[in-house]
Amino acid sequence: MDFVDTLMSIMESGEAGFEFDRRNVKAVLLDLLVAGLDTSATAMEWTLSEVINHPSVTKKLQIEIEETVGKNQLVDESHLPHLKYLDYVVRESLRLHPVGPLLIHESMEDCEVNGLHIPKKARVLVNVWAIGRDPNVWADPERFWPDRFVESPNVDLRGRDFQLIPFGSGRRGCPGMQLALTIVQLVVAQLVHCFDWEIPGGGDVDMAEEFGLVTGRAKHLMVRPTYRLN
Ligand code: HEM
Repeated sequence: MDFVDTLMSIMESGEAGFEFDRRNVKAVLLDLLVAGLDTSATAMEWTLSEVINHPSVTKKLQIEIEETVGKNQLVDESHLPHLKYLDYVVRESLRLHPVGPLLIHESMEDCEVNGLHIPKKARVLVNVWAIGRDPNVWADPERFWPDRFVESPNVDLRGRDFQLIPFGSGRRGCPGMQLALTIVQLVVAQLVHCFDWEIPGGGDVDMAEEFGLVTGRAKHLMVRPTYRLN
């Protein structure tokens, strides 16, 4: 049973309790593809860009993976819970580069937040990008520094700690978060474990952003891999 089978069986059983036909199944699948592909790929690209720009981070990550996985095999999902530094690297990357920089919500009723009156039906934009770089919350906010989480390992990105909400928070937060974190961590770990990376012609990776609903790199990531496993 995969996800499509599950949706089809709900449709055929009539158990949904609301209208749920083939069009709805297709819409849910399209929703997942639109919400899940570009976001995850962009997060991987930003993370790899930051790692390549910080050779000491690359080294530390490679050592962690070598100690856990070994140089004679690939990383798989079962290794991820043991790769703590990898977790910090991905968290730090999503802090600086939340691929969805603005959360777009609408208030359901009149309310007050921090003394601000928000009328019913107001469009509310939450600037996740700015929160991740707020100097009142983050020491040296512009610096890519995964070790900051050694000091505060419990600052989590799953929506409980409002200084780090790349997946949003609450009931409209990202339902694909666990899948996204697994995929981003796995691909980044694999790329760093299997290859050394260099920038043709030297220098740093250009970190300019192209603003959009999903904010990715302005320029393609052009880097050269060299295989490093036994
Ligand atoms: C690194 C990857 C991803 C990031 C950073 C991300 C981030 C987000 C954010 C910020 C939101 C809006 C939350 C809010 O407004 O409070 C969202 C919504 C959503 N995401 Fe993700 N996402 C990622 C991957 C995925 C994946 C892999 C899937 C599914 C396979 C997915 C499915 C969705 C869906 C369906 C929504 C809409 C939820 C709703 O409106 O109730 N996302 N995501």
